[in-house]
Amino acid sequence: MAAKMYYDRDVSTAPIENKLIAIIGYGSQAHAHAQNLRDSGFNVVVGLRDGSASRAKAEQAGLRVASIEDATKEADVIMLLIPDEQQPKVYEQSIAPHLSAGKALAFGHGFNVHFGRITPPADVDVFLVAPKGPGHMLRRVYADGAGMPGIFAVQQDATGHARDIALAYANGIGCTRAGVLETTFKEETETDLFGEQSVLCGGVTHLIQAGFETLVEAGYQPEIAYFETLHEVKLIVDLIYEKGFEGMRHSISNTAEFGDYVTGPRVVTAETKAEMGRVLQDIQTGKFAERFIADAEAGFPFMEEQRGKMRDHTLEVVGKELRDKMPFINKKALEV
Ligand SMILES: NC(=O)C1=CN([C@@H]2O[C@H](COP(=O)(O)OP(=O)(O)OC[C@H]3O[C@@H](n4cnc5c(N)ncnc54)[C@H](OP(=O)(O)O)[C@@H]3O)[C@@H](O)[C@H]2O)C=CC1
Ligand SMILES: CC(=O)[C@](C)(O)C(=O)O
Ligand SMILES: [Mg+2]
Ligand SMILES: [Mg+2]
Repeated sequence: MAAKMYYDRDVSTAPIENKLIAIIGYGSQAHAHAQNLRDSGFNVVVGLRDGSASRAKAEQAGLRVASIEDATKEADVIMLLIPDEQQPKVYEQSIAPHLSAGKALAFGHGFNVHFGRITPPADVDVFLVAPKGPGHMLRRVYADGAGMPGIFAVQQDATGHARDIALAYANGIGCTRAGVLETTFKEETETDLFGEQSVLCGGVTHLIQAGFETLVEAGYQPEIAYFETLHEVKLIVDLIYEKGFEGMRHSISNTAEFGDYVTGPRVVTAETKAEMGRVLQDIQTGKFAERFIADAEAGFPFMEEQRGKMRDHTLEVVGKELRDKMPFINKKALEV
């Protein structure tokens, strides 16, 4: 293996023992970081805006809550886990004035530092620890005794300890149980945006939707289309996750495997891959980031239009009815 991987046994947690870690926000990533670090034995304070709807939830989980300003003042490590588009303003107003020399400012994604929207002072450490998965799953796998892979990067090492702090942090949230490797803010930002757009979120949802619509428009029952093109995706992907392509193909019929080789390249074509290359270029040049920030600044008109389109889509309506009849599907994971 080319990359140097870090596991629990390779990492000392001493750099964050007896320190205070402020988790700013209590959303998808933040609640998982806060709870995992606390359960790993570290000191955590959650920093929330005035009147935050999340205060009660964090307190119910046994976490101490302070204002973002006070949490920043008190803490040694400040992990900023609010939405990327909100971060620059909150950083300027509530964090930067209270960042003193020797503290560490941390991120879960490199977006704002990489695209120059946040420039921390030279006398603080700046690092990222990016778990490779959704926050609700970060908490779930940790609570199950497992872990989620993660990547870390140091942008600025003012104290000489930034790398050790980042690794200890990755241990605290459970990432070194699964494997952690070193990256840069640029590599993390570009690969993360590419992955979520092309494969994980954009790719998967649009593939499912196209398959579902093809069956329903051809007159097949939506419930069958849902099971076939959405529900079963998890079962097949679980096999890929556990055993790779070959392991998954061992479990499916020869008929399915033959169809996989014949039809896969008809659906995901050379042109699809060429388009992925152009998607990557838009990310690398900052064109995607610009588009995202422009929509955010206008109140997300494009994003809201897309959300509206899917809300009443048969796939979502039928899916909800079917999932409601399957109480074993884990609903707790989404309760923050
Ligand atoms: N979602 C994920 O799984 C992943 C996210 N990341 C990164 O983690 C970071 C956080 O993302 P994510 O967890 O999705 O964020 P969320 O959308 O879940 O964040 C919601 C939290 O941010 C707070 N918040 C929102 N706006 C403001 C504001 N203007 N001022 C103060 N607090 C605010 C909310 O406060 P309140 O409770 O008061 O409403 C809430 O606690 C991002 O950098 C993202 O790229 C990285 C890996 C995966
Ligand atoms: C969950 C995760 O890893 C993502 C897709 O990168 C994100 O939510 O930004
Ligand atoms: Mg992401
Ligand atoms: Mg990601």
